[in-house]
Amino acid sequence: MKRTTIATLRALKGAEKFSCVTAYDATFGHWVSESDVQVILVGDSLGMVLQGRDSTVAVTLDEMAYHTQCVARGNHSCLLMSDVPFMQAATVERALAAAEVLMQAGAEMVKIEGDERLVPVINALNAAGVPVCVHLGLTPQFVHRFGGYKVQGRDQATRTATLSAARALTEAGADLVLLECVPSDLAKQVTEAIDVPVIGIGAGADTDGQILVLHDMLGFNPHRLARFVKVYPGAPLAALNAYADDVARGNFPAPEHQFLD
Ligand SMILES: Nc1nc(=O)c2c([nH]1)NC[C@@H]1CN(c3ccc(C(=O)N[C@@H](CCC(=O)O)C(=O)O)cc3)CN21
Ligand SMILES: CC(C)C(=O)C(=O)O
Ligand SMILES: [Mg+2]
Repeated sequence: MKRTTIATLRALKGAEKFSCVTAYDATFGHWVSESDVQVILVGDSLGMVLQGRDSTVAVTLDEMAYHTQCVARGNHSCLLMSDVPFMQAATVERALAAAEVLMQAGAEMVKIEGDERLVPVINALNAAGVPVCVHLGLTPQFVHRFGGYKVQGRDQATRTATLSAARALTEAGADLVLLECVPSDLAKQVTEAIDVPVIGIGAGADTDGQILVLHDMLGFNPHRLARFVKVYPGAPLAALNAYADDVARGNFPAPEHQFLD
């Protein structure tokens, strides 16, 4: 049985595309880990998908810890990553405390939304032995600063800042980068510029891995789907394997799932 680690993903960079999905409970943790998908994210998207909110801002650290424990009990093979929720990485001290809670709940890596200003946080987590994924581009916890869920990096200043942040944060010790809703050519540039694996959502076909929200890809989301979503109908295990196969073969994302300019 596969047992995905950061080393596995690093070895895949430049060779084979990998796939990731969210999960929030033990049952889906189990089915994802039975599938060919390599990474599970306990996403703070649970605030929208499970709690019915219109953003992720209200999700608490206690809620993230609870869902991480649930998923960890069902998972037996995927790399398990959990989101640090809103405000919990606003200072180095808070980030260390939040990472302690999530790692002790069963996460093997934490994901933090932000920009280049996260460098001191990444340094401190790295020194403490916490693997980190930095989430750049459209960071949903910043929805009220962005004024909506809008593609980021269409202007030159944001493009330069995103590339610079990816470089500085991996230099500081980030083990993965996740890019959300950026033009495909920017994601390609970032993926080629850094040594660590890059996961994309709405970031085109050239990142090292892809991620989707589980309920979106299974067709369980009753709301308007973002452009980057592809629905895989059918029972969960078959759907997850079809998605993983599509990613591995370069069939997903197709042009209609991307922001090409
Ligand atoms: N169910 C679900 N799926 C997700 O992918 C997701 C969540 N929830 N919650 C947290 C964030 C929010 N996300 C979102 C939400 C909406 C768009 C969206 O509507 N994007 C427009 C882009 C418009 C533009 O600037 O061109 C789109 O058409 O896809 C994108 C990401 C991604 N994440
Ligand atoms: C959309 C993904 C990347 C995420 O952060 C989440 O599900 O919370
Ligand atoms: Mg999230």
